[in-house]
Amino acid sequence: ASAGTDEKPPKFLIVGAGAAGIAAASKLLEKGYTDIVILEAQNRIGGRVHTIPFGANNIDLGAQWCGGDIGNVVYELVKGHFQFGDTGIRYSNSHCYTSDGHVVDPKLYSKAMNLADEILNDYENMAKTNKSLGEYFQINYHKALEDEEFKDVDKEFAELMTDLNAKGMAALYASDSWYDLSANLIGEGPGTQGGYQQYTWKEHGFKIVLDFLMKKLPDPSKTLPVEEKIHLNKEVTNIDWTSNEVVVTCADGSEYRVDHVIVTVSLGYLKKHHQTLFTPPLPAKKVNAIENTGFGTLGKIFLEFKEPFWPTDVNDWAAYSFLWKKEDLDNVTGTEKEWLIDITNFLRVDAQPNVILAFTAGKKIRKFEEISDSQLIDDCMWLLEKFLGRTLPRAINVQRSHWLTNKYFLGSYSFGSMATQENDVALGKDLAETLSHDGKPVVLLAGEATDESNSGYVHGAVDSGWRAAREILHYYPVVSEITGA
Ligand SMILES: Cc1cc2nc3c(=O)[nH]c(=O)nc-3n(C[C@H](O)[C@H](O)[C@H](O)COP(=O)(O)OP(=O)(O)OC[C@H]3O[C@@H](n4cnc5c(N)ncnc54)[C@H](O)[C@@H]3O)c2cc1C
Repeated sequence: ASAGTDEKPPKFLIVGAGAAGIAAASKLLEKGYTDIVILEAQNRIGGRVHTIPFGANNIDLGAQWCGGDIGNVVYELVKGHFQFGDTGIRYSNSHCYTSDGHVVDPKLYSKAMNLADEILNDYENMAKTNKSLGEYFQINYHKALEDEEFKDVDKEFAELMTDLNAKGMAALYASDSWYDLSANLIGEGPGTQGGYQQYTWKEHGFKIVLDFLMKKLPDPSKTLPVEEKIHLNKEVTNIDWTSNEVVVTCADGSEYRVDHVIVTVSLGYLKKHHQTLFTPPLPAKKVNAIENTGFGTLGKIFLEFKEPFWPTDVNDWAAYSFLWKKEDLDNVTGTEKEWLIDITNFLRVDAQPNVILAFTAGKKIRKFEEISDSQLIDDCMWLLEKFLGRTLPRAINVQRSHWLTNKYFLGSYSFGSMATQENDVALGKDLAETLSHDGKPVVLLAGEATDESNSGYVHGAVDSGWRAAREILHYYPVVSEITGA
């Protein structure tokens, strides 16, 4: 593999077989490097890409949407080889209810949401503020509502809409609260250039992207031997980069001696374990980035019904939105059902005629991950019936995510928090900086949180894996020249 040199081919080790790990391995294999080991702690590949059979086809407990068609390497990878689906969610086909079982005037709902969108998509303005997203939104929302055009939006409704947007944004950015989100970093960040956000992987689920990365698709004869390099159920417990040769130790006592290590574990895992995972400890700048980059949890619940109780034409229905009235909020607070407060929507799922999906985020997510399946169905049915104001058939099946309580993730994805801003972390960049010995890159962090422009997304993770692989390839100029790496 070390074309043009007499030296032994370099040995690579990749920690984690999620999108970033698989992308890094694919790039190295593509360039002719074969001495690669990928260690994965769990009994499956994919990481936060986790597609499972459910309902009519598959569902995604982790990443689900392609995440935009602009500046998206995943979109570029499959473009022309894959016909995307589309969830088709618009305000015009969303039905909004209040907790006393009344439907909100659709025109009023659309108007209020369009105004909210205008404020939340004004990235230029956001990039200029030092406030949290919550504060930024409230200032601008209240200011805009004073306009004659919005005189039909009464004060109580405006408050309910603010609460809906607060929860929606917390879920979108996987933070406990929108007061943790830095409007500035969002304004300068990835969401500003993503393009159309609703492309789906239809019945295949997101795991089909792993097949494209490994080149099983579109032409199976070109498959890269990534999977044969993966060792499952191998938890890495220490990466010793004291010398030129990196020593990687696993929980089962096995040891690997390699030239280059690419670490793709989640930021949640790094926050908890970085002190013991690395010997010597990571430099202060990286520790600052690990500690002060945001990492929260988005939870997903899929409910399957015998048949839909919602309108089946996408033009008529794609989502329910729920507004909690103050008295209902007070009644549920402090009870077993309190976790339901953080559910903002139920959505249509592409290629799943009998399934709806809800998101939840926030501090009560642990409870959501821990209750039994039957309790989960009971609670969701109670919520749906309360808001829709009618009796509904009980769901026959449920699946939910466990990203916070799964010890190999400890959350869902990263975001630019107020702490990130206040502690001068260069989002993604500080984490990505290579650890070298005499110019030799020995340890590289990859994974979504290390991507400068698309952190939080699968395409950010893929980009980060390719970036780490490229960085090492540049260290071997002879091969680079021959293969054009
Ligand atoms: C609920 C949810 C919804 C999302 N929705 C979208 C979406 O719609 N679109 C989108 O683009 N992105 C979405 N994302 C984000 C996307 O899933 C992630 O950004 C991306 O998959 C992260 O990939 P990664 O390779 O960086 O990390 P991971 O997928 O976490 O891979 C890291 C791997 O390392 C393993 N590991 C951890 N510790 C160890 C250890 N000690 N030793 C060995 N292995 C270890 C883990 O098991 C894991 O397999 C979503 C994520 C979640 C959780």
